[in-house]
Parts: sequence; C-alpha cells; structure tokens
Amino acid sequence: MSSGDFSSVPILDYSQALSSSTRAKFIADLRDAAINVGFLYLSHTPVSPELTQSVISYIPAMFNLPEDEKERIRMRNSPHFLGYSKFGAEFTKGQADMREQFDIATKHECQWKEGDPEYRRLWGPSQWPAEDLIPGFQKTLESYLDQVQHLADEFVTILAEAIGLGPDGLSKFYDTAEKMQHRSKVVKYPAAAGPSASTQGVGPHYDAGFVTILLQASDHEGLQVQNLQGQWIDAKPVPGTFVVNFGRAIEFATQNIVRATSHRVISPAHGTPTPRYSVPFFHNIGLDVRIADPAWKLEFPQSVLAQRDARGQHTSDSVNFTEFGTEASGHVNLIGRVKSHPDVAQRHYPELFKRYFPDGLPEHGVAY
Ligand SMILES: O=C(O)CCC(=O)C(=O)O
Ligand SMILES: [Fe+2]
Repeated sequence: MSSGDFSSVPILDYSQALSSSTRAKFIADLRDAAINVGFLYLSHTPVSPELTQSVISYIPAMFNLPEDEKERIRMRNSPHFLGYSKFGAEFTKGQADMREQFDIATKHECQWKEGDPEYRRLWGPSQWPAEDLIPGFQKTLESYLDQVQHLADEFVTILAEAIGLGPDGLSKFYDTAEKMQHRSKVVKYPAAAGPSASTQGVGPHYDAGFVTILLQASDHEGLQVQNLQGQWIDAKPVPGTFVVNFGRAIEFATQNIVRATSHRVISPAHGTPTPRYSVPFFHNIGLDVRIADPAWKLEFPQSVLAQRDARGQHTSDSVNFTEFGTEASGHVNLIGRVKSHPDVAQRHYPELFKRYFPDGLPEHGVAY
C-alpha cells in the first residue's frame, strides 16, 4: 500500500525495527500505516507474552469483585478520574456505552499544588482493589503497564523517524519520566442484553493523545476502524499482537500527517456466552504542552507532506478533542474527562462542572 484508502489493518513485525537489516522496511511500513490507516497491529514486541497472559487471566476476577469493593474504588472518589465505572455510566454521541471498566494508570505522585493549573490534578495514584480479594493482581498489572510504557516510549522514537524527523523528533512533547503518567483501562463488554438491545460497546470516537496500545484480551470481534470513505473495517483480535492507533494530539502536532482514526466497539451478539475484554493503554504527552504554540511546531520533509496530501481528507462521524488548536494538552484532557464523568467533576472540579453542566448533573456523561 503506498497511498489511498484501506480495507484492512496492516500487521507490522516489531522485531524488524530492532534489527539493522530490516529496520528500513519497518520504518517504511510504519510510515504508510501512520499516514494512510492510523491503525496497525504490532507483533513480536518486547512485552512478555507470559505477563500479558497473566493480566488476561485476572480480568474475569476483577469484574467479579464484590459490589461493595467496586463501590469502594469507584472513580467518583478520585480527582484523577481513576477507578471503577459501572456498566453504562459513560455516553458517546448521546448513547450509553455498553461497557464496565476500571481506569488504572502508571505509578505517579500528584504534583498539583494550590495555584497551579487545575489540569495538573488530573494525574495521581490509582485506586487498587484489596490485595486479599485478588492476590497478585496489582503487581502483575503494574509490571505489565511498565513494559507497555517502555514499548510505547521506544515506538515513538521509531515513529519520529518514520515521519521524517530524527529519533528525538517527538521528545519535546514529553516531560522527564517522573513527571509523566500514562493511563490504562480494563474493559468488559458483555453480550447485548436482547435481540434488539443496543450493541454500542463504545461509540465512534478518537483517542486524545499520541499513541494507544491496545490489548484485545479475548477472542471476540467487535473493534472496528473507519476508513477514508467512512466504511467500518474490522480489527479482529490477532493472537500475539497489540493494536496500535494514534490520537488527536499527534494528528494536530504532525499537521495531519499521522492520522487519528475513528473507531468503535460493537458488543458481542445477544446470546454470546462470554464477554469481550480489552486493555487499552494511552501513552500521554506532557500536560503543559500547547501543540499550537511555535515552541512545539515541527518541520517535515517535502516527501512526507506529499504522502499526506496524496491521502486526502477523511470523513468521520467521531466526536471530541478539537481544543488542541488552542489549549494546553492537560486542559483538553481534563475537559474530556469532565464531559465523560460529570459525577466525578461535580465533586472534584465544581467550577468546570458548572461551566459544562449549567443545568446540574445529567443522568450520564455526554461525550467521550
Ligand atoms: O475496547 C477496545 O477494543 C477499544 C476501546 C477504545 O477504543 C477506548 O476505550 O478508547
Ligand atoms: Fe479508543
């Protein structure tokens, strides 16, 4: 594929990037995928398959935790929007998402202090279920997130090369490691409740940040990505791979070279005996980055700009994150969270809550 629309999501073998004889091929394939698709599968990554399998084995037990334990760690307790969200609590495009989830992030001490921009409170510690209820889970997930973060850190340097920047071409978007936090979720999509019940696992949306690394943690289909013509293309689980996609922040930062591609999840059909599970990992950029400011402007070679122009514009019915043109990245993310989880906002960000929900608490979040 050199340009034009896509009808499947390419699979890239990450081990090719790590060997000098195949690196150039990997970089060329990555450039095509980033510009023309915005989605790819990554096989043969350094993330331990045993550790990944161990995370997958824990997932049913998480969702089977006693209701009072889920309540104890619900997101409403956390100014960092981390914790448990019950089934149907989020809306995308005005419709409830048929999923239940735990938001869990990489280790981080909150660095916000009085007088700082409010968005610095967005990052802080996760809420973990009690160790005796799910022994070993926290340690396993923390190790997994650590490995996926390393993969993402390294992947970004290869991506920078692929789009014609040096390997450090995107590093100015990140703070030092101790100032960064990356977020993950463990998500359950049960089968549709009836033959004509909603199958919106999650409605069409873009991710916010630079890079998402998604583990499809069961063998259910359901994830779909939207091509330039607006058709929905299946991204079925491929064993031993991660799905990688790009968010609105990198699309803005790269002058639309790297595509943020709209995607959605269709729930398993009514009667499917097991739920679909997934574990997305959202690799963030620094909270204070203002993508539209000259300090963060990037210069691209003509050949890469030409490949972007050959692709053309996409049509999409996704919502969200248009504010990167004017606001700090942390603020854009905070607004996204406020809209998705107004109950959390009402408790921890009362001013913002009033601005976005002047009529008080809606029954559900209103956007993703
Ligand atoms: O569950 C999935 O496969 C995708 C989830 C997703 O797109 C998201 O939460 O942003
Ligand atoms: Fe997503």
